[in-house]
Amino acid sequence: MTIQDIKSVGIIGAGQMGSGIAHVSSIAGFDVHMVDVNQDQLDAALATIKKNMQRQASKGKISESDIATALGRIKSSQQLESLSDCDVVIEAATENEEIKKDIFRKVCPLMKPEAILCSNTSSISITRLAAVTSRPGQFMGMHFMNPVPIMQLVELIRGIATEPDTYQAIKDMTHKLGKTSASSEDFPAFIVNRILLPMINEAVYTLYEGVGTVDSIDTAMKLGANHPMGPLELADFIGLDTCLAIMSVLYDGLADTKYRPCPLLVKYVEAGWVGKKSGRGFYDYGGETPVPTR
Ligand SMILES: CC(=O)CC(=O)SCCNC(=O)CCNC(=O)[C@H](O)C(C)(C)COP(=O)(O)OP(=O)(O)OC[C@H]1O[C@@H](n2cnc3c(N)ncnc32)[C@H](O)[C@@H]1OP(=O)(O)O
Ligand SMILES: NC(=O)C1=CN([C@@H]2O[C@H](COP(=O)(O)OP(=O)(O)OC[C@H]3O[C@@H](n4cnc5c(N)ncnc54)[C@H](OP(=O)(O)O)[C@@H]3O)[C@@H](O)[C@H]2O)C=CC1
Repeated sequence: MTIQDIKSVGIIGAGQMGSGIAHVSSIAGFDVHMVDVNQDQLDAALATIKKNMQRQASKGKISESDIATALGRIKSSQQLESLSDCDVVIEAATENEEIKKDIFRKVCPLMKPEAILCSNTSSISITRLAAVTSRPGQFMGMHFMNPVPIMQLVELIRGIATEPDTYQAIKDMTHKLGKTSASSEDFPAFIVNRILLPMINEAVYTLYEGVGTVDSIDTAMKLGANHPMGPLELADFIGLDTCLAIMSVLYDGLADTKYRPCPLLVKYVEAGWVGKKSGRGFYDYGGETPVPTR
């Protein structure tokens, strides 16, 4: 498979990342087949994609006719069978190893033999995920950043068995999407999250130990370190469930106490307060503007 052969892209999981990947893939001219277990999530994803495309149109980055053409390329379904003609399938379901492995076991027999399978996992071993597929040579990590339409980077991760042609095709596809790639070896949480998530976890410890409030921690890092979002705002944006899953992969995979997930992060996830997508995390998103909860 080369970039010339890639016409149709399948996406599994229509959450914030799946919808963003569908957005940029359709704008770049690929046919998109989006699958989720939840029909409401598929409907919400299409609405989000439309809203974000209109946002780009209002800035003059794309035209109204580009939107109509791109939206016309996106099909959605609850059936993995709809991915049978895709040249590349990108899995962007919940950050849970068993959910991902179950998806791969089910989708592999349905895919064309030559098709490439990628995971957008934030942290989980690509080699371990590849081992449950029927195509470890045609499997790799394609890690987009959130929000996908505006973040420039895609981390590319080869598993131990990933073939050079697979890596080259996905690198070329990344560039066709208008993104820049950076290559990471297959270690827990790769590059971006190996560095970013311990900082976010430390911000939660800073809150937990009473060093600062939500507002003072975020203001300190925005104005003191020039971060576009404070670490707690960013944690809510990523999803506290995803943050905890990544910290747990780092903690288990590197066996170092410096990666211990903060108990307050665990408590928020256990409460179902997983951030912006659930309406509450370190901020409450019920009103006009987010309100700090501590
Ligand atoms: C967890 C993982 O595995 C890996 C990860 O992804 S880690 C998370 C990585 N992401 C980050 O760190 C994001 C940090 N935050 C930021 O960079 C900024 O806050 C932000 C770009 C998200 C928003 O910036 P902002 O200045 O507060 O908002 P705003 O002015 O509304 O938006 C900036 C631009 O992005 C666009 N934009 C924002 N969100 C968008 C979206 N979802 N879709 C499309 N465009 C979007 C806006 O239209 C605007 O465009 P222009 O520059 O053309 O005006
Ligand atoms: N959030 C972020 O900033 C980033 C996340 N990622 C990674 O992207 C992936 C998705 O994250 P994100 O979009 O934030 O998560 P979301 O929670 O927003 O979306 C995940 C979606 O996957 C669906 N899903 C769960 N199980 C299945 C299944 N078996 N088949 C199909 N769909 C399924 C969920 O449905 P339901 O809600 O019904 O369970 C949900 O709609 C994760 O691996 C994450 O680590 C990568 C980069 C950045």
